[in-house]
Amino acid sequence: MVAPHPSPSDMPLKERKAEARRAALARRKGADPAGAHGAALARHILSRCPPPPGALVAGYWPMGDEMDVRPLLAALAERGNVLALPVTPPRGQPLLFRRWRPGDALRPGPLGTSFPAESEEVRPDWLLVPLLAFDQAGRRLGYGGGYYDRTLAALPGAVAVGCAHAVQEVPEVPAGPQDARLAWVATESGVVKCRS
Ligand SMILES: Nc1nc2c(c(=O)[nH]1)N(C=O)[C@@H](CNc1ccc(C(=O)N[C@@H](CCC(=O)O)C(=O)O)cc1)CN2
Ligand SMILES: Nc1ncnc2c1ncn2[C@@H]1O[C@H](COP(=O)(O)OP(=O)(O)OP(=O)(O)O)[C@@H](O)[C@H]1O
Repeated sequence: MVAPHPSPSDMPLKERKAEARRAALARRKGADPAGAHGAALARHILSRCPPPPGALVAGYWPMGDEMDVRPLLAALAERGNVLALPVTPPRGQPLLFRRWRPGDALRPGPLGTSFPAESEEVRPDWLLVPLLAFDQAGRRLGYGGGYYDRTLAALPGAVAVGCAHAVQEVPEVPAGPQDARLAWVATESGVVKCRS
């Protein structure tokens, strides 16, 4: 007898994530040809789910086809929010965050990341989170380092806002119990409050 073809849900989670990652990278390619999504994302977040005035906001320095959060970071700095960017530690550890102001120097880090050269380490309470794919429940797929999962687990009470192009939405991201959920996902089309 021929074994039935395994359905996706029979595949180990690691393999399902690897496959979802390949598909997501392909779908994200050239998602913002006019470079207009970052400004639209900033408008939506500022009108629908702005961080509280005193919140310390962690952004990220965009790489490749990631959603550009720099217009939002500039607007938040103008509003008086203290900002930070992640520093990537060795695998297995949570991210560190260093204070950053628009215009401050950055240094190249692992995998094309850029991080603040010298500044104080801070604890964010509101985080803009990069991703490869998201779903309406706030599940997120990243590059596979597990960095944001460990980081959000270590920051209970912090608000995680996924930032993505609308084309990065999928019906269901393969996820396990260690995968941290997003509270909101913002795209150039609007924001979604994720089901809890
Ligand atoms: N813009 C942006 N910044 C970000 C993230 C992101 O997704 N986007 N991260 C989201 O998590 C963190 C960095 N994530 C990383 C995920 C994997 C590897 C990685 O696989 N590194 C290889 C070495 C690769 C190389 O140097 O060429 C390794 O550790 O083996 C590195 C960083 C923090 N900063
Ligand atoms: N809170 C955690 N504690 C310990 N290990 C974790 C935790 N979260 C994830 N991991 C481990 O990290 C590895 C990568 O996780 P995963 O594939 O979910 O990464 P990702 O969310 O796509 O990446 P990233 O967050 O860096 O963008 C897995 O082996 C996973 O078991």
